[in-house]
Amino acid sequence: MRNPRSHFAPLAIGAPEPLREIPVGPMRMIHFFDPSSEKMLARLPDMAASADILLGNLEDAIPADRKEAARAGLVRAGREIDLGSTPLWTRVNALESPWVLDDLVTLVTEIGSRLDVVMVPKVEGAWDIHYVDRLLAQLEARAGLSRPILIHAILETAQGVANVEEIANASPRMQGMSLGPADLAASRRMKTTRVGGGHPGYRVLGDPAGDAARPSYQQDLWHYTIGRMVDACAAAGIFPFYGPFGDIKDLEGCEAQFRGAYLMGCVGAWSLHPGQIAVAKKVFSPEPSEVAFAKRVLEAIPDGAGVHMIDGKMQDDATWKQSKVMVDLAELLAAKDPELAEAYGM
Ligand SMILES: CC(=O)SCCNC(=O)CCNC(=O)[C@H](O)C(C)(C)COP(=O)(O)OP(=O)(O)OC[C@H]1O[C@@H](n2cnc3c(N)ncnc32)[C@H](O)[C@@H]1OP(=O)(O)O
Ligand SMILES: CC(=O)C(=O)O
Ligand SMILES: [Mg+2]
Repeated sequence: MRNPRSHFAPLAIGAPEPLREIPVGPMRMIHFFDPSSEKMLARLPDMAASADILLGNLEDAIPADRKEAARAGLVRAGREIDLGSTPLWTRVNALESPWVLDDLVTLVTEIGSRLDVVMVPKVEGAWDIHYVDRLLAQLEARAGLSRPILIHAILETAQGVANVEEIANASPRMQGMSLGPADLAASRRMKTTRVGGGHPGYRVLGDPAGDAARPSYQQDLWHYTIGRMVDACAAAGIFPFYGPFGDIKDLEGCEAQFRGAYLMGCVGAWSLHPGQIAVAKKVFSPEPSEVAFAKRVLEAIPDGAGVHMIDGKMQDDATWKQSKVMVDLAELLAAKDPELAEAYGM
C-alpha cells in the first residue's frame, strides 16, 4: 500500500493526475467485438448506438495468428470509426503473454486519448495492477495524454479471488472488476465446461417426505465469488460486473444469471453477441414499478430521517438509501434513453 499522501500522485513525470472519482455512465453491458474481423468493425457504429460500452478484445478468442491484426483493427476503430460518445475499452493479452507489451505501447501511443479503460485478464494480486499502473503512466506521459486511462481487472484465478480486496484498492486507476467464470473454473479445478451460468448437478435436495418426490433446486455456482467481488468493489468505490454467458442461444438462462448478479450489486455484464445486449439492457435497468416505489420512499422521507409506513412496509434511513440507489440509477439511464425516461416518469 502506498503512503496515503502519495496515493494520488502520478506515477511518471508528465502523466495525468489520477482521478478522485471513477466516471459514472450507463454500464449495463460491455459489448465484446473482435477487432480483427472486418465484419465486426463494419457493425461498430450500430453497436455503438445500442451498447453502453464497446470493448475491442485482444485476448482469448483471438487466435495467435490474428493478434496483430486485432491490435491494428482496434487502432483503426479508435481513429477512424465514429462511435459517438460510447466509451471504448480494450481487453489486452495476459501479462505473461508475448503480446501484452506491444498491446499497451501501441494502444496508448496510437489511440490513448480515445481509450477509456484497459481490461487486464487473469489478475492475481496487487502486483499485477502496479505493473500496468506504472507502465500506463509512462506511456501516457510520452503520449502527452491529459486524462488517465483506467484499469478493469478480470477475477478469474483462485489467487485473484483470494486477493480480491487488495486488487480493488491497488490503484486510483481501478475502474472495476468482472467475474471470469471460465478461467476461474479451470483455475479452481471445478468440473464444468461452460462459460458462466449454472450446472444441473450443483443443487440441494430436500429431505425425504414419504412417497412424495424430493424437492431439488439448482444453486448458483458463482454466488460466493460475486458476493466477494461486490463487497471488494463497493468498499473501494469501484464497479463490479458479471462477465460472459457463453450459451449464446439460451437468452432465458442468460437473463436469470444476469439478474442474480444485478440484484447482488453488479452494475452490468458482458455481451458476447448482439442478442445479449437487449438482455443486459432489460436486466440492468431497474423495473419501472420499483423505481416508482423508490420515488415514493424518497418523497415520504425527504430528509432521510424517521420511520414511515408505505403500503404496509416500514421505511427508514436504510430503505431511503436503498431507494436512492434505485432512483439515481434510473435518472442516470433516463438521461440517455427517452423510452426509459418515459417509463420512469422522469
Ligand atoms: C471466456 C471469455 O473470454 S469470453 C470473451 C471472449 N469471447 C468473445 O469475445 C466472443 C465474441 N463473440 C463472437 O465472437 C461471436 O458472437 C460468436 C463466435 C460467439 C458467435 O458468432 P456467430 O456464430 O457469427 O453468431 P451469429 O451467426 O448468430 O451472428 C449473427 C451476426 O452477428 C454478428 N456478431 C456476432 N457476434 C458479434 C459481436 N460480438 N459484435 C458484433 N457483431 C457480432 C455476426 O458477425 C453475424 O453478422 P452477419 O449477420 O452480418 O453475418
Ligand atoms: C471472462 C473470462 O475471461 C473467463 O471467463 O475466463
Ligand atoms: Mg478468461
